[in-house]
Amino acid sequence: MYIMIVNPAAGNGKAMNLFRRIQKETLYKKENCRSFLTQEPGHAERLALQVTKIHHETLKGIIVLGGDGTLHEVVNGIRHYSDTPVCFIPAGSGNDFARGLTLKKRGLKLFRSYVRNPKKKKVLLADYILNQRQKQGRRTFINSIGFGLDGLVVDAANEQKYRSWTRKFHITKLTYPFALLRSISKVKPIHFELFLDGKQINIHQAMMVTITNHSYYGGGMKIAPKAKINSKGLSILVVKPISKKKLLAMFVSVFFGLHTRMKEVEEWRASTVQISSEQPLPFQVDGQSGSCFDCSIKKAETSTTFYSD
Ligand SMILES: Nc1ncnc2c1ncn2[C@@H]1O[C@H](COP(=O)(O)OP(=O)(O)OP(=O)(O)O)[C@@H](O)[C@H]1O
Repeated sequence: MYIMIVNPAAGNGKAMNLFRRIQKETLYKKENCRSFLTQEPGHAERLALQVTKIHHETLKGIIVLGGDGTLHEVVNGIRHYSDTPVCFIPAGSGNDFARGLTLKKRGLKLFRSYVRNPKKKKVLLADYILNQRQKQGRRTFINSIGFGLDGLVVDAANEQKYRSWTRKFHITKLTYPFALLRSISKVKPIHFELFLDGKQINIHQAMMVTITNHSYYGGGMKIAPKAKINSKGLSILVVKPISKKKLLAMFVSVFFGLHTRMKEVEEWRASTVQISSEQPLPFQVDGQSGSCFDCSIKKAETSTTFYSD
């Protein structure tokens, strides 16, 4: 049996349209697929936890039909059943994880390929704990966690008014680059202490610090060109204080992965990262924004199983 978790809001209705087509497939009926539609943020996580608890033994996989936000929730919902395979059908606006996982097919073709010819890939994601002193729990991210400008951009991109505007003009693919343009005027360097694998890094100010599991970010930007999803380490990208003009130029070159040639950009590799600050740090994790004082990040020790095509 497959359980399908569908976010009807993902990709401005793209996920829902695809779900209607998948439901008509003979394979869908033959494989005894059962579906659940999410009703609000956080629902995919609760659903994933419930269905794995109940059907853990007989479940061939959880099919996630939505964007990276929905996948983030599902992966966190099944944390304690990490051998449950996840079959991700990207139908969001960014779809960076599908790029990172190097999925070639999309939509119905991907559904058919998962069910007819299941191939599995084990991936080490990363865990993070925000604000350790407040004892917030450990969570997992699929794409990236970033501090500074990164957090401001996602915050701007998620504003309801702005989302409706990008939908109206059919430019949802440009959500992140436009939000970046809006945020650049407000950005100031953040001040922090940074430890990689326990060793303090001698950089205390930056425009942004981003930690990623794979190369892609913000709807296809190649933020960490050398990062590979099957690697045992994390990529850490630090953009040191830089003029707004240069920052803009940097984000044009990000699409080609050429920004790492700039002297203000440093790329590191490590398995653990600790960042802290005396000021609130704006952050984003897999496209959700917030603010924190410290964060501890660690490459996961147990892998998550994904279907691949
Ligand atoms: N019924 C719903 N109505 C509104 N929002 C929902 C609903 N169900 C889930 N959500 C929320 O929608 C948010 C966005 O979903 P998701 O990230 O999957 O799509 P997206 O934003 O279009 O894609 P991407 O993250 O790839 O850009 C998620 O954080 C999720 O919590």
